[in-house]
Amino acid sequence: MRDTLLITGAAQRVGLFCALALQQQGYQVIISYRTRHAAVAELEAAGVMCLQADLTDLSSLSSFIDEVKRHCLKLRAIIHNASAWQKDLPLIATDGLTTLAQLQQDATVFDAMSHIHARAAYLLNRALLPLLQAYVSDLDQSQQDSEMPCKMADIIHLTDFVATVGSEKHQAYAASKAAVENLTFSLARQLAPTIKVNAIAPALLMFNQGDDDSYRQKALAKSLLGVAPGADEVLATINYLLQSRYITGRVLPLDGGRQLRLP
Ligand SMILES: NC(=O)C1=CN([C@@H]2O[C@H](COP(=O)(O)OP(=O)(O)OC[C@H]3O[C@@H](n4cnc5c(N)ncnc54)[C@H](OP(=O)(O)O)[C@@H]3O)[C@@H](O)[C@H]2O)C=CC1
Ligand SMILES: Nc1nc2c(c(=O)[nH]1)N=C([C@H](O)[C@@H](O)CO)CN2
Repeated sequence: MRDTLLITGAAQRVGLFCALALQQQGYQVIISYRTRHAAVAELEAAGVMCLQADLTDLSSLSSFIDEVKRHCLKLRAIIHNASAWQKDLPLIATDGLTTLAQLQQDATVFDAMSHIHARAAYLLNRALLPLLQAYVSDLDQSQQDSEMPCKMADIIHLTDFVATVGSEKHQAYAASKAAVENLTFSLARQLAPTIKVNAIAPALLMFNQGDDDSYRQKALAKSLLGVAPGADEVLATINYLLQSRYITGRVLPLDGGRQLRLP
């Protein structure tokens, strides 16, 4: 029987790469997708269970959780990958009163970032915790009889290098990722010793379509290693965390030495 992993937001880019690779490795992968990109058909053909959800809409999230529970009694891991990289709105220089409309517009950005990163993870972890606990308590006979180490489950949050240093143009995004890192610490304390809770904090991994050469050069120059490593780096780190029996409550940086790059 395959162990089941859940990866959110895996219909493109990092999540898609990891979902296909982990399915190929022998896991049964369940993913969430918001937009049915063409890659969803590829995932389904590979045997991945693909469930549609807007993780910031509570009704959609609730239906998604129920659908996961209908298809799966035990979860080996939850990987919170879904994300939106949204810029803050331009500051409006005015000596006049701040209008309600301005506040509402800024609040829309902040709510979007906190809902997809921090609230979705908080709610999914709480709702699906029984499935992680079912996995770790389901010892097969050999484990009951022998000194075999007990089963462990994992929660892995994708955060960001900027969660610790901030971002001038993505302040709401960075703050929401920092909240997820703090959630990592709380859950690691609550769920030890059988469920490990960690975060992966990349800096530049892969560019977006439309990133021009000037942007790409500037972004690459921010780290010591000067590369955009791609999704392989995240897959390797997920596998490292899944096989570990002694890492929890940690944020693993994947940043090419960016923290040492002097301005
Ligand atoms: N790419 C990079 O260089 C870096 C990435 N990271 C982090 O790594 C992870 C993967 O990055 P990347 O692959 O670029 O991510 P993407 O920007 O490609 O987003 C991943 C997925 O999240 C989904 N998503 C967004 N909002 C919602 C929502 N409301 N409900 C459900 N799903 C939603 C998107 O769905 P849809 O397709 O419908 O929009 C998208 O497919 C992210 O957490 C990111 O913050 C951190 C640092 C650098
Ligand atoms: N959800 C996303 N988060 C982030 C992305 C992205 O494309 N989607 N990209 C970055 C950048 O690569 C940044 O690290 C360097 O410009 C950050 N987060």
